[in-house]
Amino acid sequence: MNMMREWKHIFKLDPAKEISDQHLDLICNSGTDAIMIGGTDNVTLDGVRELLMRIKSKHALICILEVSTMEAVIPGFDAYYIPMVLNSQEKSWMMDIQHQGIKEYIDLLDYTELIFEGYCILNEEAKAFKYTNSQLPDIEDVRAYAYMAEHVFHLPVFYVEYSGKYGDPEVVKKAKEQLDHTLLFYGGGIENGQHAKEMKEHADVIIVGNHLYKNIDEALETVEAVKVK
Ligand SMILES: CC(C)=CCC/C(C)=C/CC/C(C)=C/CC/C(C)=C/CC/C(C)=C/CC/C(C)=C/CC/C(C)=C/COP(=O)(O)OP(=O)(O)O
Ligand SMILES: O=P(O)(O)OC[C@@H](O)CO
Ligand SMILES: [Mg+2]
Repeated sequence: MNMMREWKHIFKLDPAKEISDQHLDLICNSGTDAIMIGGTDNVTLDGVRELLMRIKSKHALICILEVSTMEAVIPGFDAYYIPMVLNSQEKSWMMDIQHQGIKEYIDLLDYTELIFEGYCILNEEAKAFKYTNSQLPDIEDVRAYAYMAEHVFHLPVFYVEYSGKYGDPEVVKKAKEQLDHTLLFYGGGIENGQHAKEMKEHADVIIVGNHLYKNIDEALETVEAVKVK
């Protein structure tokens, strides 16, 4: 948890997508604070294992598994991030799946390696939004979810998630104003340094995912953009 307080930038790699060795090296040498491996669908044990091995065999970089299915959890990561979808209309995505996972692994768990993330998903077109049957929150809902993440659930992370779409900086600003201790993660549609800078004005950490697979040079620029003040 303490290490996260220094972070500004994370690259999120989807184990269901192809990435060349050359691009993977560029990503790992970019100066990003951590690599997060995760996705909503087609996340397999083999896909996760292969990506982790490719990174860890060459790079001393923090590697996080963002768990979306228990079918694809392996040891060897520096930390395991567990989404809890606060704006899902089904309690299972917020509470029951996590409860089941803890019940199953309770005697093996090292709680210092587990980070629970309060997700608020704001893009109706995102796979994760549909998958978790989420309800589109307005800005006041987001403020209330941020408040709950910090003061009700005492979560280490509140994640404003626009996966696939560049979000509204005003929403991110309002969420940040509500938070003192819980870290604010922003992810969604960041495609260049300007986007990264704008969201980093409010978020503690920005996450860049899909653009790595579309325009690697622009995606890499997002690291420098948030590292220089
Ligand atoms: C051996 C070992 C180390 C054991 C430890 C095991 C462990 C980690 C135990 C933890 C116990 C526990 C609490 C388990 C529950 C885990 C679980 C299955 C949680 C459910 C998470 C959840 C709500 C998933 C729903 C989907 C979601 C919110 C995914 C987040 C990632 C995301 C939004 C990705 C973006 O989607 P993407 O697929 O990239 O979309 P595009 O393709 O459109 O870009
Ligand atoms: O893939 P993008 O749109 O960059 O979003 C990053 C991350 O928040 C997805 O979970
Ligand atoms: Mg993605």
